[in-house]
Amino acid sequence: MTDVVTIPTERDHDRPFDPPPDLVRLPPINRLELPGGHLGWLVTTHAAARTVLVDPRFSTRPDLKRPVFASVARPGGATNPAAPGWFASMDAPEHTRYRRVLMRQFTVRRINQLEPWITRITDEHLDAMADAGPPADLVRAFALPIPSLVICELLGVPYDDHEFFQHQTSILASFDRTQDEVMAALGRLAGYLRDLIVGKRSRPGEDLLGGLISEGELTDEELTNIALLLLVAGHETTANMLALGTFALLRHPDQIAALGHPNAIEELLRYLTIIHLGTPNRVALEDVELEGQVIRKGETVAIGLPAANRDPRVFGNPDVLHLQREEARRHLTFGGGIHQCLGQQLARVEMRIGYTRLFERFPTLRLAVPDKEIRMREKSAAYGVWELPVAWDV
Ligand code: HEM
Repeated sequence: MTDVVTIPTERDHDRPFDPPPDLVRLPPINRLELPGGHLGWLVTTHAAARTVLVDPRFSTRPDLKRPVFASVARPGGATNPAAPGWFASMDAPEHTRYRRVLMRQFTVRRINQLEPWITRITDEHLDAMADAGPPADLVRAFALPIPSLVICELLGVPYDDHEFFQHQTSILASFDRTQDEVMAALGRLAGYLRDLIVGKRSRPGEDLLGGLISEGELTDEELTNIALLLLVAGHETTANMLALGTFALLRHPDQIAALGHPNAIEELLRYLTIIHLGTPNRVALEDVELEGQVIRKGETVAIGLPAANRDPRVFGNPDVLHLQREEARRHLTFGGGIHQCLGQQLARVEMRIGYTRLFERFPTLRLAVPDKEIRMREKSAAYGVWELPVAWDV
């Protein structure tokens, strides 16, 4: 194994749901060229990906890691220690402290309480789409507003400001922006959230930020960065899943009837693996042997999640979308270990309600343009579509 690779990003445009072919062809472990001429590693198997995610000898600290891409969105920049509250970039025990506080607010009960409201706003958006008549852009009419409304309701952020923060989060998620552009968007969002939090201190309210304020443990700076992290992490991800998942279901119409199967959402998450470009990634805190190679202390490891989720050793016929797939729950789309996605249950509820209500309301839903005209979001932290023009019988 001598070749040095860059993370393959080029997809086969005839197979928009499949990972870049060069990524799945790579050996389990590869020498990876990083910005600045540094060398790291890229792993592609399910077993290696899982090890890097769950083994505490791998850290997420940005001051130890080499950036995998030039522009990385996080307060403090790509190479400084994590800003207070930005727990996604912290190891235990710092991470544990924040995660515990969050878990007290991000409860199953709170998500269950939101469920009827999510169903109502989903139906309202689908009614509005029906009233306007075909064709419609499913991204604007449905996939983008629902997660945005949900995260606003959860946090207690006014939805009236959604255009502002949707624009900022899309800059943060984009991989072809400069580090300066990314940091400027982050600064604008942080300023907005800090004002909101300071305003909430006198009347915290029932929402998640209100709950965190009432607990009295966190400073304004910590609360701002936590709100920022949730807004960024919970916004682009679910929106892309809703739109890309609908596209995939329209391309596999035989699967729509199986949407009620308990593994259906898991299989869509596995098959589409929207977190795709070398994230998550970690740095070795000591020498670690992996797939027959020694990763030296201080070396950065990028995880090829789309390849891991198509690993034939774990998923039989991995390139087939099969909503009743038994082993679908073994996917790594929400990561693993201590950083496993905090919002996964909420995202699942949004997707379950979203896909089922959509296909119940529009049983004749179809693409309004040929597949080839659908522009894919390739250079973005979350893979998806920019627009999804759809039509239906009226
Ligand atoms: C389908 C939708 C989603 C996908 C595919 C997704 C994926 C991920 C992944 C892969 C990670 C782990 C990153 C790592 O290990 O470095 C993660 C972490 C995280 N996600 Fe999600 N996510 C989704 C939705 C959400 C939502 C809706 C929220 C919030 C409301 C959210 C909040 C977070 C947070 C806060 C973390 C950091 C957790 C930690 O470091 O302890 N995510 N997500």
